[in-house]
Amino acid sequence: MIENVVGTFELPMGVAANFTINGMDYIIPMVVEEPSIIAAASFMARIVRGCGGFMADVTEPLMRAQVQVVGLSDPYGARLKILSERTRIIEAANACDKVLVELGGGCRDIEVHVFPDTPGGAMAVMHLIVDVRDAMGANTVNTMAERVAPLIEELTGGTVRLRILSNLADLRLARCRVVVTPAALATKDITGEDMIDRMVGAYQFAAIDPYRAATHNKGIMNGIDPLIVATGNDWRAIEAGAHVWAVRKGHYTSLTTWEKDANGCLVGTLELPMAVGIVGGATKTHPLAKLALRILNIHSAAELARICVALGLAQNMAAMRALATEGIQRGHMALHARNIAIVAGAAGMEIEAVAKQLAAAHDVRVERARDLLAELRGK
Ligand SMILES: CC(C)(COP(=O)([O-])OP(=O)([O-])OC[C@H]1O[C@@H](n2cnc3c(N)ncnc32)[C@H](O)[C@@H]1OP(=O)([O-])[O-])[C@@H](O)C(=O)NCCC(=O)NCCSC(=O)C[C@@](C)(O)CC(=O)[O-]
Ligand SMILES: NC(=O)C1=CN([C@@H]2O[C@H](COP(=O)(O)OP(=O)(O)OC[C@H]3O[C@@H](n4cnc5c(N)ncnc54)[C@H](OP(=O)(O)O)[C@@H]3O)[C@@H](O)[C@H]2O)C=CC1
Repeated sequence: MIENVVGTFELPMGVAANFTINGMDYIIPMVVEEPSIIAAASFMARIVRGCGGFMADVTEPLMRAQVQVVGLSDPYGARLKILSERTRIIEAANACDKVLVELGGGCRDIEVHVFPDTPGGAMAVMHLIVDVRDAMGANTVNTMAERVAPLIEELTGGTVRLRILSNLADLRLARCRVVVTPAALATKDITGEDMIDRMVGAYQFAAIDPYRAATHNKGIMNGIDPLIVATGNDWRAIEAGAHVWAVRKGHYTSLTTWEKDANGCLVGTLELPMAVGIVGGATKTHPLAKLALRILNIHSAAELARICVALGLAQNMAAMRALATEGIQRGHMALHARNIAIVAGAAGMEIEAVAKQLAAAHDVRVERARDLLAELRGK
């Protein structure tokens, strides 16, 4: 799959439980090195299931490819020349990928964006808007962008330079919503109403402060990235799209929203670009990616995108719930205890034994793990 290979690097693959999305139940494979993520997602999914589950939808799978044209004295004139040949350009793009067109996809439209004053002179950037069906679509749209470049030069008299997709997949959005009752969130110490107020307050912090928003959004990606990796998708592309989406209002902010509805229920939403595929890239070459798709039992990229946003929302809900109450460390460190035991030198059956004692005493430190290990070995 890649160059200069010297081995493979394994990561744990787990499954998140309890997810009901649009009335369908899913077991979700997740590949990640960080403890507590899968437990947290499964915990929240169980609460959400009791309130009707996650409601998710997606837009059409439209990707953008950019064709940059430089050396223009009249960029606005060039724009109109390109737009007047819209049909010809779309036909030229679609001639590259008969399979995609037969599947109902293909180039749908074009846009031209003008940048009249760059340090290098005027620039026009044509976008091919391509329905990539069940693929992530990067290779597909890149091929189209390269193929139409000579035609764009002929039409404008300019020089085409870059021809590449945009990872700001703003026409390919996935959205998810949850409504959770106060009763479902109540604990023995905290009422559901209080919990909701605390969680909405945690969101408001992320909405206004980019230092907090970066961490809040990292928590959302804690849920999404492991499924992207498990299914052989391109997690750099998903991360790039998510973070530019987080700044679309002019300042970096939360990718989720959390509010209280008229019935006092917690309402959470997540919307973000989701360029994922179930064909193409590594999805069909990595045997575990193929297995992940079988575990999910899904048959379209749209379904995968819906599951991604449900996971992201669940993960964010878990982190906010923990942060707004007892803090993240108790739950997280208890599950991190196995790593600490291994660092202290535990092996085999010793790992679980040492980790259990560390977690039970809420004292998850390497030094303590070494002491426990010495005791266990009778030293
Ligand atoms: C970790 C827990 C769930 C422990 O939660 P807990 O209440 O300490 O422990 P528990 O064992 O009683 O588990 C509670 C429930 O979780 C479920 N559960 C528990 N484990 C599993 C499992 N393996 N599979 C399926 N379900 C599981 C299970 O349903 C259980 O209920 P029960 O029926 O036993 O009463 C909780 O403390 C939690 O949600 N913490 C948040 C953890 C988290 O967000 N981790 C991400 C890493 S931190 C980070 O990187 C992001 C962050 C936090 O910075 C983002 C941000 O700042 O916004
Ligand atoms: N900036 C970025 O994000 C970049 C990412 N990449 C990489 O590109 C890869 C993804 O590209 P992608 O175009 O998805 O991969 P592929 O080119 O491997 O697969 C897409 C192709 O699969 C065929 N296909 C078969 N069935 C379907 C279907 N149901 N829906 C859609 N297409 C179908 C199509 O035509 P046909 O059979 O004719 O091939 C289509 O062109 C990833 O590995 C990514 O890392 C590459 C460059 C840049």
